[in-house]
Amino acid sequence: MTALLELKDLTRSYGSLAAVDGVDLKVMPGERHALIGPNGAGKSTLFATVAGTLRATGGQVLFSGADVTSLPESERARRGMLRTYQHSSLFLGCSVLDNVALAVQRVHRVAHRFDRAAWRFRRAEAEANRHLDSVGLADRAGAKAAALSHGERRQLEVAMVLAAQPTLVMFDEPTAGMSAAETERFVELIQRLPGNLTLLIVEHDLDVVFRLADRVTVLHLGRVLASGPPERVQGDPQVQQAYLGTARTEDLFIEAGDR
Ligand SMILES: Nc1ncnc2c1ncn2[C@@H]1O[C@H](COP(=O)(O)OP(=O)(O)OP(=O)(O)O)[C@@H](O)[C@H]1O
Repeated sequence: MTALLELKDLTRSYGSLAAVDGVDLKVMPGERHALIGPNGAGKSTLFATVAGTLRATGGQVLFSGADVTSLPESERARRGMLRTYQHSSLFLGCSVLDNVALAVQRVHRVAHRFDRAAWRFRRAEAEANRHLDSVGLADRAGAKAAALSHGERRQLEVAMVLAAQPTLVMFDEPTAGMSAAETERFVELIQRLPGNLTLLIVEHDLDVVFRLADRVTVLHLGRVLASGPPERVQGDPQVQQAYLGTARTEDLFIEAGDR
């Protein structure tokens, strides 16, 4: 099977520092792939380079077999590579429904350019309601986005990403700043997403990682230290060594291991 996302010798340097240093990685269709590593390992830089927010300084990003390395983020998104942001990108003054309907219309403007506006709007609303339902926000459709809690805003962002009809969704620390209850709701939401959707998740909460991911890649000093099923990665002595002395050692080897 062809990988949906393949990174070949991907590098992103800042001057003499290679924040991402020759990364090879394959993400297969439908995979839930988590990217972890100690602080400064290069996770955010790798994520942004894959999404097209940052340009690679070497190597390649292949999506569905096509080289997208030199394409801007907007063109990668048009091809089905969608990312979320740590900072909210909502229209806070608009209703929850309108936020999603606008995201739906962005796709339809291209696909159905010649439809009548009123018909297009009704169709966008119907689709938006379906996406809100799938992220558990159907009963908040009429509320202003500004009135949503932090966790609900992240749910709304997922609905907006789904509206763009992605094949790959890249989550940037999705549960950062969430309460335990919000995190739980969010994990359940991700687990309910269609199985054919491929996910790449950068996440600090290792409990979330080990619940969601079927493959985990550990970065250290810009390089891939280990990559494989969660239980194998957890037991890797090199990974243990890399985390040693960081605040997250316990998370990785006690909490996650106890489940
Ligand atoms: N704009 C920049 N200019 C120079 N160096 C940078 C820049 N952004 C990141 N770096 C450096 O690149 C390395 C990787 O940083 P990055 O933020 O990608 O790591 P990370 O794994 O996401 O860390 P964290 O878990 O703390 O968010 C670090 O040494 C960092 O200091």
